[in-house]
Amino acid sequence: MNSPYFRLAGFALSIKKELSLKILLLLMIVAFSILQAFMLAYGTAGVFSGAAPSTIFFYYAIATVCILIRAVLTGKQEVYTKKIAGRAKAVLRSQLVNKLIDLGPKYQSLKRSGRLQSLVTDGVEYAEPYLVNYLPQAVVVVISSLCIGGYIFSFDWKVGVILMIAVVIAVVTPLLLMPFIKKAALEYWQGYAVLNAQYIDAMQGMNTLKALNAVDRKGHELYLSAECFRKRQLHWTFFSLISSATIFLMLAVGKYLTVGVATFDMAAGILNRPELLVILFLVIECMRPISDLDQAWHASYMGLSVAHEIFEILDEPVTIVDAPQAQTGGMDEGFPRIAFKNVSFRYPARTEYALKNVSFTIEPGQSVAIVGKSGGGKSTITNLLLRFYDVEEGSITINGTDLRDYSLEYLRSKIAIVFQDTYLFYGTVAENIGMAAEHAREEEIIDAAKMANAHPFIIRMKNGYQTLVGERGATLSGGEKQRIAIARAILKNAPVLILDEATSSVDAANEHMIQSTIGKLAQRYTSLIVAHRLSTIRNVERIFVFDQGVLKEYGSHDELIAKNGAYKQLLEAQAIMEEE
Ligand SMILES: Nc1ncnc2c1ncn2[C@@H]1O[C@H](COP(=O)(O)OP(=O)(O)OP(=O)(O)O)[C@@H](O)[C@H]1O
Repeated sequence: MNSPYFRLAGFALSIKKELSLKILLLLMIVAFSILQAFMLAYGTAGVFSGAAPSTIFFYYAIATVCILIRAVLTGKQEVYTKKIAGRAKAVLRSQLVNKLIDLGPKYQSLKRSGRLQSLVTDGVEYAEPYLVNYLPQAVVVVISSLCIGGYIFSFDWKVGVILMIAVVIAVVTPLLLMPFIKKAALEYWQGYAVLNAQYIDAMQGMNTLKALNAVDRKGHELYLSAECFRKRQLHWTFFSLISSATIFLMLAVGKYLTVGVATFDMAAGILNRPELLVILFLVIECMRPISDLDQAWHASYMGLSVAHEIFEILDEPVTIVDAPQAQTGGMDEGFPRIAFKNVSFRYPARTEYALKNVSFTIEPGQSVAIVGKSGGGKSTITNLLLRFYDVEEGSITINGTDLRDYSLEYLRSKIAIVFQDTYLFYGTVAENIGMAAEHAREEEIIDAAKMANAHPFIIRMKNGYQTLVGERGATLSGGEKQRIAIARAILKNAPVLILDEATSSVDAANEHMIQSTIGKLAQRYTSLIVAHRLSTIRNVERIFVFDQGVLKEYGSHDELIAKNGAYKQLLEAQAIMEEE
C-alpha cells in the first residue's frame, strides 16, 4: 500500500468530488451505449423477422438519439476532465513547491535545480493521465463489465464466462507487464530530467561557455545525452507497445470467441435471434471502456515512474521547523542583541567544519563587520542567522532567546538581508523593491531607493520605476542590481540588517556613496556587514576576523591594526592585490 501507485491514487482523494462526477458522466455514456446496443439489436432483429417499418424506424431512431447524447456527453466529459486535471496538477504542484520551500536551501544544495524544476513542471504533468483518466476509467470498466457480463450470463452462462475471462485478462495483463515497463519508463524519465538539467545549466552559463570557448565541447556533451535519451525513449516505446498489442489481442480474441460461441448456441436453440444480436452489440460496448482503459494506462506509465520521485520529496523530513510553542514576539521593541555561543556547524555531506566553536556578541544597535579569507565561514553566519540551517553545537540567541524558539516567519520578518548573490525577479524595478513589504506605497519605494542610492540610475531609465529588469535582473549592471537589493532590504524595515558582500559589484564612486548610506543605516539597525573589501568597513564599530571557520580576532579597525595579526595581514594582502 506504500507503493507510489497507491499513494498517487490516494492523492486522487483530494479531488474525489470531481472524480465522482467524471465517473458518473462516464457511466452515463456507458448506459447510453448499452441502450444503443439494445436498440440496434432489436431494430436489426426486426428487419430479419419482417417487423413493421415504423417499429424498425423507432428502434433505429432511439439508437441515433443515443449516439447523439453520447457525443454530447463525451464532449462534456472531456472538457470537464481538462478542468479537473488542471485542479489536480495545481494541488500536486503547490504541495511539491511548498515542501521544497520548507526543505529550503539545505535540501536544494544537494539536488540539481534543473531536475527539481523538471519534476515540478513536466513530472506533475505526467501524473495527469493516471489521476484523471486511468483511475475513473478503471471504476467504469469494473461496473460496466460486471453489469454487461452479468446480464449476458443470465441467459447464456458460457458466453458470460468467456466475456468475463477476456475482460480480466485484458485488465490484468498490463499490470503483470508493469515491472518491465516501469524500469524502462523510469530510465526514460531520468534521462529526460538529466537532459533538461543539462540544457538549463548550459543556457544559464552561456556567456561563460562562450568566454571559455567551450560551446562545442558542451554541445557535444548535450548531443551524447540527447542520444542516450533517444535510445531510452525507443526502449520504453517498445515495451509499452508490447503491452498495448497484448491487450488488443486479448480483446479481439475475447470478442470473436464470445460471438462464435453465441452463434453456435443460437444454432443449438439455446439463444434466439434477438438475443444473439444483443450479445453481438453488447460485447462491442463491453470492450470499448477496456480499450479506453488501455489507452489511459499507456499514458500513465510515465506518471507512475515519476510518482516515485514526487513522493521522495513529499516524504523528506523537514528539519528546520517551528518549535511547538514557537515565539512570535521578543524583537518588537528597540534594537535586538545577537549572541553566538560556542557555535559549530558542518554543511550536509561535508566532514569539515564551516564554523568551529564560534562565540561573539552584537550589542543592540551595534554595527559589526565580518571579514576573512574566502571560505572562512562569513556567509555561513548569515545562513545560520536566517535559520536556513540549524547549528550542530552551541546556540545562537537574539535578545536571549534561542533562534529555534522563535517562529521561522517571525524570525525572518525581523531580519533584512542583501545576499552576496543578488536575485531580482522578472518584473519592474518597483515590483522588485516593493516585494519586501506588502502594500508598499510608491513614496516608500522611492524613499528606500533614494537611501540605497538607486534612485538616480532608476529615473535615468526610460520607464523609471516601471522598467522591466528581465530574469535575474539580466538587463541591469551588477552594481545596479545590488542597489535595488539594498533598497529592498531598507524597505523591509526590520531591526536586523545583514549586508553580505553588498558592495562587491559597486564601483569606487558608488562604494563611497553606499558607505555613507551604510553609515546612516547602521544607526537604525543592529547590523552585520560581511565584507571582502576591507576599505568598506573601516568605520564599523567592531570587526570580527574569521579564518577557516574560526574567529581569530576582533576589535575596531585601529585596535586590530595595533594587534598586528590576521586583520593586518588581510589588509596588507589586499593592498598588494590592489597595487597589482
Ligand atoms: N551549501 C554548501 N554546502 C556545502 N558546503 C558549503 C556550502 N556553502 C559553503 N560551504 C563551505 O563552507 C565553508 C564556508 O563557506 P562560506 O560561504 O561561509 O565562506 P565565506 O567566508 O563566505 O567565503 P567567500 O568570502 O568566498 O564568500 C567553505 O569551505 C565552503 O566550501
